[in-house]
Amino acid sequence: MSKKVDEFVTKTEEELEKPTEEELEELEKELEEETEEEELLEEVEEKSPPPKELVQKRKFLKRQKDKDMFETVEEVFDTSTLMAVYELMRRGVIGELFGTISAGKEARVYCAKSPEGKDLAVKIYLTNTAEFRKGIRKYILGDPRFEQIANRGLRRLIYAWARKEFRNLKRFAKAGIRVPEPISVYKNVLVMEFIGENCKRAPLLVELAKPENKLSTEEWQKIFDTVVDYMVKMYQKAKLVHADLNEFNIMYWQGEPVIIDVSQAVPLSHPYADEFLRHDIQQIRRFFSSVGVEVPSFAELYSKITGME
Ligand SMILES: Nc1ncnc2c1ncn2[C@@H]1O[C@H](COP(=O)(O)OP(=O)(O)OP(=O)(O)O)[C@@H](O)[C@H]1O
Repeated sequence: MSKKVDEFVTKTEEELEKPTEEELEELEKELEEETEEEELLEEVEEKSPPPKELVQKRKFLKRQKDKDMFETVEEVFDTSTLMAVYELMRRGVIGELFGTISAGKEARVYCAKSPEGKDLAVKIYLTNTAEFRKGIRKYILGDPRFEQIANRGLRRLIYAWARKEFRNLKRFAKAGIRVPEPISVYKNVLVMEFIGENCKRAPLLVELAKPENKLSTEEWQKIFDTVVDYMVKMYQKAKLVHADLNEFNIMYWQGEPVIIDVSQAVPLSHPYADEFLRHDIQQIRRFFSSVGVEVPSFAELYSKITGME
C-alpha cells in the first residue's frame, strides 16, 4: 500500500461521518440511473472502427498488457481518487484498503475489507489521461469523434466506464453467470466481491494451466462446459458479448470458473458484436484445446451460443 493511502485511511477512520438511511436510499437509487456520460459512451461505441482492425489491435494490446502485468507500477492516487475512496468509506462500503492485487494499464485492483471484515476487491480506473486513452483505444480506436468528446470531459467518461462495468456485472449475475458480485461504484472506484481469500486472489485459468497444478482432462472438460454455458447465458439471457474472453479474464474459485473484466462487454445490438463473439469463441477454443479438451468445431459452438442453426 502506498504511503499516501495509508495516511489517508488512518485519517478518515477517525473522521467518518456516516450517511443517514435516507441518504443511503438516495445513493442506491443513483446507482440505478444511467448518467448522461453513460449514454454518450454508448453512442460513441456505436461508431467504433472496422472490426478487423479493431480485433487485430486488441490482440496486440492484449500481448502488451500481459507483458506489463508483471512489471511493477508506481502507485499514484490523485486527490479526487482519494476523495472517492473516502466517500465509499463514509458510506460504509469500504472499511480498510490494503495492497495491490494487480496493476494494469487502465486500472489497479486492490484488496480491501468491508467494515464487517469481509474481503473486497476495489478496482480503481486510472484517471491519468494518457493511460486511459491508451486503454480505451483498444475499444474505440483513435476515432476522431471520440477524441473530441474525450477532450471535453475525459474524467466523466472514465466514471461512466466504471459504471458500465458495474452494470455489466449485474447483468451477467442476473443471467446466472458467475462473476464477482458488484457492490458499489462511485466515480472511478468499483467495489466488488473478492474472488479468493484473505487477500490472496484465486488463480486465473492461464495460471491453472501451469504443469504444477496438474488438472486432469476431465476437470478441464468440466470447466470448459461451464464456460460454454456462461457464453450461452451471456448471449441469450444477458444479451451481451464479453468481447475480451480468454484465459486471462477467467478466474477459478471453489471449483467454478468466474468471469472478470467485463467493462468492454457490448450489447448484441453493437455493430461489431458478432465479430467480437467470433473472436471470443476462437480464444476459448484455442485455450481449451491447448489443455487437452476436445473442443467442438467453431460452427457448432457458434450455433449453440447464439441459438441459431
Ligand atoms: N473480484 C476480484 N477478486 C480478486 N481478484 C481480482 C478481481 N477482479 C480482478 N482481480 C485481479 O485483478 C486483475 C486485473 O483485473 P481486471 O482484468 O478486471 O482489470 P484490467 O483493467 O483489465 O487489468 P489488466 O490490465 O491487468 O488486465 C485480474 O487479472 C485478477 O488477477
